[in-house]
Amino acid sequence: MQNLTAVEYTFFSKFIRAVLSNPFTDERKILSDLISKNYFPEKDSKVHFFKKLQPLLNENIDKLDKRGFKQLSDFSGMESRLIYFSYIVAIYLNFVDDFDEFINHQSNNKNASLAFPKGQEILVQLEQRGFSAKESLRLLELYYQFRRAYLFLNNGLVGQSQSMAKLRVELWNNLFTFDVPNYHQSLWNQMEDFSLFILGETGTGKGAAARAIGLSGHILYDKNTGCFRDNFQDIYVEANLSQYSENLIESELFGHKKGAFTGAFEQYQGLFNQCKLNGSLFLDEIGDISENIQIKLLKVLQERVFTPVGSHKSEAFHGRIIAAANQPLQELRQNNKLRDDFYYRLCSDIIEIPTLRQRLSESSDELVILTRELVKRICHQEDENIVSLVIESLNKHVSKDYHWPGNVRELEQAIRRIILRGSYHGDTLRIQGNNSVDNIMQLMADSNIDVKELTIRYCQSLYEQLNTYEAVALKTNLDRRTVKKHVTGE
Ligand SMILES: Nc1ncnc2c1ncn2[C@@H]1O[C@H](COP(=O)(O)OP(=O)(O)OP(=O)(O)O)[C@@H](O)[C@H]1O
Repeated sequence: MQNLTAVEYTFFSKFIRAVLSNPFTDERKILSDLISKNYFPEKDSKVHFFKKLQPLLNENIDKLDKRGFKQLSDFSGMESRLIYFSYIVAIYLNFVDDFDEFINHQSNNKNASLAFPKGQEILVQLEQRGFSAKESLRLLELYYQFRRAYLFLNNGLVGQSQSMAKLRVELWNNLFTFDVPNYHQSLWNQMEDFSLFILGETGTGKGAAARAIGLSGHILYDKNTGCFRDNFQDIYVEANLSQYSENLIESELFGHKKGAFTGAFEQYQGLFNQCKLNGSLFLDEIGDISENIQIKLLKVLQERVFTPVGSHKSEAFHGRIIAAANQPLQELRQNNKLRDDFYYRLCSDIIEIPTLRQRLSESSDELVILTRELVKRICHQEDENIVSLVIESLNKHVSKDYHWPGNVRELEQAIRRIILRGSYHGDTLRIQGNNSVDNIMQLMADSNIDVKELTIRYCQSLYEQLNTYEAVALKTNLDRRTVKKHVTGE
């Protein structure tokens, strides 16, 4: 039984091919351009592809309705697959603005109500089209997750360079896999075992990427109350492991019982406990933890249980681990900073964040795009005058092949410096060899340096020669964390 005309079949096929592709891929762009060219020859690139196509999609579905084909069960074979996805997308598009409003409200207010009034209406529309009550519920949750992921990846990680485009594709796949229908059918609540390991130099945006993933997790909807179960800000927990001392880290991660050790006056909920069902726990600077803690984390990843300090009772962990390190993977593994067994548990997916210099070398627009976004965040509003001031100053004072050792974080501070002082000249400590032995000796000869500054300069000078924090730590007898603090100034 065939209900679609040849023209309709072609339209739905093209549309669904585009819709099912990763929204950040070239494939999506090529297919969207093709459809736009076919159906909208008058080019209007400002209007988003979906918004532009929505009336056309609805028009095609209306025509079918008028011919009496109103439900999934009215179609069969290949047609039913096309109509299945077309209904899903058409209903999604009817409510995109409501999702945006809801997400915006939740972003600005951690205690915002979790009620999503349009939820019931969406469920009714899906069920009217013949989706089961159970599938309708999952689709509503998927809509919400999709929209968050799209917004957080698109707006939270700006940049048009090739490597940023690739990064967004990889992050999207990390959330939904490369095959969304498969994710929707069977994986949506099975993602906890898919750990993610993010690599990249300091300040490249590992935390920003982890956050975008963490805020985009699946959230259940309660039909009876009309509420989503959590605010998305509560399903993401982050911890910088280098900030905890060896004897505190275990209790920070796993919590402790009252009286577990001297000073444990109250029971304490650790980070693993705070991480909710389908949530994510971001463990930053994973290369800085001891072997003992790695073994304990490995156990959680393997057995999905952890034991608070001083307790005999194991507790279940249902979240997903996102780990990050700013040392190159080879260095981490060769120097035994990361045990093999732990690494193999973490490496379901490894994503590398590009350096700022790579991004700048790939796209001449990258600096302006990033500056515009960072100025907006710093000034809490768009300000093209400041953007121009920053770009002019950087073009004048920072050489084209400047290394940007602090990456995006350095650019952020450079912008602040330019707003304050009118110029930024790069990381002068590194550029001008301020830490040369001669320079430091001169400061000592002039009695012009205190011990703290001397230690900092000495660490920086050694780091310029030896290139790793470990090597500097070995030479100075300081621990790696202290060395890193001295070298990066953070
Ligand atoms: N693509 C991007 N678009 C907008 N802002 C970005 C981007 N990448 C990074 N940032 C911003 O740069 C700053 C540094 O990023 P982040 O803290 O995520 O880096 P990191 O790699 O985790 O650093 P570290 O290794 O030192 O922890 C943050 O304010 C982040 O929001």
